[in-house]
Amino acid sequence: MNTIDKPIAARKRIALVAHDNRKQGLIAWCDKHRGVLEQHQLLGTGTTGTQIEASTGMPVEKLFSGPMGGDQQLGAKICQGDVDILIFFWDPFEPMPHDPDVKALLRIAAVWNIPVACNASTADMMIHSTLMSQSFAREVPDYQGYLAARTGEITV
Ligand SMILES: O=C(CO)COP(=O)(O)O
Repeated sequence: MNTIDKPIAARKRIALVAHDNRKQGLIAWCDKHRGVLEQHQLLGTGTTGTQIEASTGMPVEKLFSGPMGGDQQLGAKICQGDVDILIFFWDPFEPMPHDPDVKALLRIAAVWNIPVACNASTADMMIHSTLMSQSFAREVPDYQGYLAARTGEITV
């Protein structure tokens, strides 16, 4: 797969998601890092976003709840370039009815090369990165090239 450069802007769109057993952990993490998070734009799946907003007072754009399609909505936004960072405290101890959606979300985040944190220590390292406050280069799949090659518009 060929890639192109697509920078992530200084003001980032940060997706926040947690399974039920990890929600308190994510809320505590958001509270701890409120000073940085307030400088960015937050979105999240339905229940997670609602609880973070209620608990911290920070505005969070709320998608559908995960089991009702929220993970898939988030995946679509990542494909469209509308999400820059994913912080997803998924539960390693409980199977979920929507496990295929969870896997799909993590896969699409890998495809589009966005930073992903699945636990507090990774999220801590991410939030303390100097790149949080500046634009940085990121390689993404060359979708137009991929499509053109598949539809026979270019020969390789
Ligand atoms: O299930 C989720 C992620 O897979 C999160 O959904 P809620 O934020 O609605 O609980």
